[in-house]
Amino acid sequence: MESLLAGAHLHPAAFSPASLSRCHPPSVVVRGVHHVGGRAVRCAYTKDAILYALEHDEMFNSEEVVQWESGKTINTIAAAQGIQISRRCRPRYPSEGSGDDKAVPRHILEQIVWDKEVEVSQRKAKKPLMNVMESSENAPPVRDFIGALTAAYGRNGVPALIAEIKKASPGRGVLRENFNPVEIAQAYEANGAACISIFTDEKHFQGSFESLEMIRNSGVKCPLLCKEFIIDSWQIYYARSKGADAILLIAAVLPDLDLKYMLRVCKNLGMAALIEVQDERELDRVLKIDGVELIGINNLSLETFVVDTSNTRMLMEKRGDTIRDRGILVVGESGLITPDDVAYAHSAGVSAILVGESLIKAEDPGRAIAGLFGKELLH
Ligand SMILES: O=P(O)(O)OC[C@@H](O)[C@@H](O)c1c[nH]c2ccccc12
Repeated sequence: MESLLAGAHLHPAAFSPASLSRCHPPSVVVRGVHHVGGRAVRCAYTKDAILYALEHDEMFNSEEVVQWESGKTINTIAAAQGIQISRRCRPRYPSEGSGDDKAVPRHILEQIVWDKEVEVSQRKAKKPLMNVMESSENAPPVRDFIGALTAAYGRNGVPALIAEIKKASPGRGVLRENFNPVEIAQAYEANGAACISIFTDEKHFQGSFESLEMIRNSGVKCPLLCKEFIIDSWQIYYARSKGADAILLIAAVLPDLDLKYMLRVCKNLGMAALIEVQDERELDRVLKIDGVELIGINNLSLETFVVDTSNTRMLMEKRGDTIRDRGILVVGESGLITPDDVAYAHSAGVSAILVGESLIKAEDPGRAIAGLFGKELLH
C-alpha cells in the first residue's frame, strides 16, 4: 500500500479524463494491482494521488487496473457509512462537474462543508498541491502533540488540557470581543495547557491561518492543533506549512477511506490526527482503522450544536475496553465548564479534554484554567 501516498506507480493509460472527471474528492477512487519484484500487490489510489502523478509525470510500472471503486459516488459511499453530509464537489479541474447551487443544506455542518469546498478550491487554485507540499517541508519542526498530552496527564493527575482559541461559533455567536490570539495562547501556556487548539475557519468561527502562524512564531512551545474542517488532504499540508503539529479529522464528515488516507498523510508529515466522533456508529468506524492513536469524543452535536456532556461517558462505557486495549488516548470535547465537569469526564476514562468557550469567555482566559480544574496546573 506504499503507493497510496506516493501516487507514483500509475500508468497514465489506465486513467482516462472521463474517469477522473467523476466527483470523488479525495477518496480512494481506484483499486489496482501493482507488481513489485514479480509479486502482485493490491493497491488503492486516491484521486489526489492520481492527479498528482499525472501532473508530475511520475508513472512507473502499474499493471492492471482491476476495478473503479467509483462505480459509486462519494455520497453513496458516505451515506452507506451513516454520514449525513453530502459533498457538492465544486469544480477543481475543468473536466469536473459543478455542484447544484440551488440545494439547501440540511444542517449547519453541511453548510460549513459546502462553504469549505468552495474555499479549498479557491485556495488550491492559488497554491497548488506541489507548492503547499514544498512549503510544508520548510515549516518549523513538528512537535509531539500526543506526547505533550501524556506527559501533562502524568504530571497533574487530571486530564491534560487542550485549550482552544476561537472567537465565535455558529451556535453561540461572538464569544469574545477583545480577541488577541497570541496573548491568549501565551496565557494558556503559562497556566499549564498541554496543547493549544486554534480555529482556522474564517466564515463560521472567525478564525484564521494567520493566527496559527503567528502563535507558532511567537515562541509558544505547546504543540498546536489546527482546528479545521478538513475535506481534502491539501489542507493537511497547508496546516503543516503554517506550523500545525496536529489536525482534526471529523468522522461525521469523512468516509472511512478518507480517514485512512488522511491519517496516513498526517503520519508521513509526523503530525498527530485527532479523530473526532459523536456517536457509537462513528466510534466503531474509527476503531476499525489501524494506527489510530487519538480519538476525540464530542459532546456537541455538529448537526444541531446542542451539547450533552454525558455523551463521552456513554461511549466510553460501551467501547472503553477496546479503546484501552488499543492504547488509544481519548479526548473529551465540548461543554466542560466546572471542576465537576472535568471530574465527570475524567471518571468516564478520558486522559485529555478540549475546552474553548468557558476559557475564552472569561475575563482572563489564562487564569480561568485554574478555575476549570479547581487547582493550578503544573507545566
Ligand atoms: O467551546 P467548548 O464547548 O469548550 O468546546 C470546544 C471544542 O470541543 C469545540 O469547539 C469543538 C470540538 N469539535 C468541533 C467541531 C466543530 C465545531 C466545534 C467543535
